[in-house]
Amino acid sequence: MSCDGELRARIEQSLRRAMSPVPAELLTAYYGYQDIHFRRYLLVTNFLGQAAYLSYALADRLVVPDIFAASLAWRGTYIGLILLLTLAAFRWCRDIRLLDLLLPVSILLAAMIWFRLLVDSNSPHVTTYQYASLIFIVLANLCIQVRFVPALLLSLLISAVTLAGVHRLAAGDGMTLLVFGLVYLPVLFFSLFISFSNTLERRRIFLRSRLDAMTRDELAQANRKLQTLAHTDPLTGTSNRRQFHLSAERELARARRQQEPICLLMLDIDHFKRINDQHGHDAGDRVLRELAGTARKMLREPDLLARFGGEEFVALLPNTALDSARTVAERLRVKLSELRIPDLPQAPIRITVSIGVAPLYQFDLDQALKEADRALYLAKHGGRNQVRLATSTG
Ligand SMILES: Nc1nc2c(ncn2[C@@H]2O[C@H](COP(=O)(O)OP(=O)(O)OP(=O)(O)O)[C@@H](O)[C@H]2O)c(=O)[nH]1
Repeated sequence: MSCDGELRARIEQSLRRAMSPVPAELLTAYYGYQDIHFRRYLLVTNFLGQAAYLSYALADRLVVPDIFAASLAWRGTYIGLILLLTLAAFRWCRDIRLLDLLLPVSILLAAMIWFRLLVDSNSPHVTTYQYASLIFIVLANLCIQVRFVPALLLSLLISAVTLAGVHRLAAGDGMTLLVFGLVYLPVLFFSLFISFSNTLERRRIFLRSRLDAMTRDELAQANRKLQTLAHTDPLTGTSNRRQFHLSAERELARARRQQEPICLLMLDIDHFKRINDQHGHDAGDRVLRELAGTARKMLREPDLLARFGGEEFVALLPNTALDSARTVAERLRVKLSELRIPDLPQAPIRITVSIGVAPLYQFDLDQALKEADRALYLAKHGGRNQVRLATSTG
């Protein structure tokens, strides 16, 4: 199985598992993905959490007025510092796992400060007011997106601070503590469940997106292969007739725009039927491959060689005048006649070719092909193993 295939199998297996763990080799990509999608979200939730914490000073003013001044001072100082920390963290920290935990950590500190303030209050409403601390655990868990386990540990710390604070405020009143605990625990579990579901869903979305991307890549690759197959002759690896037409039309248009000469060679193996008959079809195929390879090497980079069908090839020679095209064709004819294609145990196969040459710039493509074909016919009837120019060129 290919590397991509193995990775795909691991991703699919991971998606089937309850916790959908991200495969180790994708962890960096996973955190990068979460960074792209959640950095801004986490920044906003941090700001909102801080704004909410500061706004609770107004509630302090109404419910616990005796500690309002201290509350305002503590909340203001705390928010000032945590705001700076948040801005610095989101400016410089590249690790989304740390940014994900910034809000729960700041909530832990906020809870400690708030319960410390409440202890100093003599307000009769403190027992009721302490239920507002539920917001700490709710906010800390609802905003977690990336990793559940560290969030769980921080939740337990926040819960410890909250329950210790309530215990201290209850001053030995077991019923107050019990009722708070009964209200608190479902909120804790519910918010933990949301945090767990969010992080699990993030992993699944990431893994599915990787599978989608792999499928898209595979399709694009298959498409490219199909394109190549659709335009290539499978035996010789040269362009096929269809590709030749597409490229030739393009080259012809370019040559006309730039007023450059362009020529066409039509090449046919002489008595190829005999080769097939004497040496077999496989040997005939080998001849076609050798011919294509040799011709390809002899032509220039911009020249286009295509198998037109059977034992017939065409070559398009951009920026080539008729005289030069005739020279190229002649060189090709000689070179191909020197080929020795091994065919053990019999003697090597030798071939000759006939070539018709036509200028393309005087005609459209179909006309030029007809002209080259006519020149090729003349070469065949003139005794084969020769180059002929299209008659209408004079
Ligand atoms: N081995 C092989 N033979 C092919 C292929 N395509 C066409 N041919 C053979 O090429 C031969 C062409 O024969 P003809 O058209 O009679 O031409 P020729 O024998 O080359 O004679 P002239 O062109 O007149 O010199 C036929 O026997 C075809 O079967 C191919 O892909 N592989």
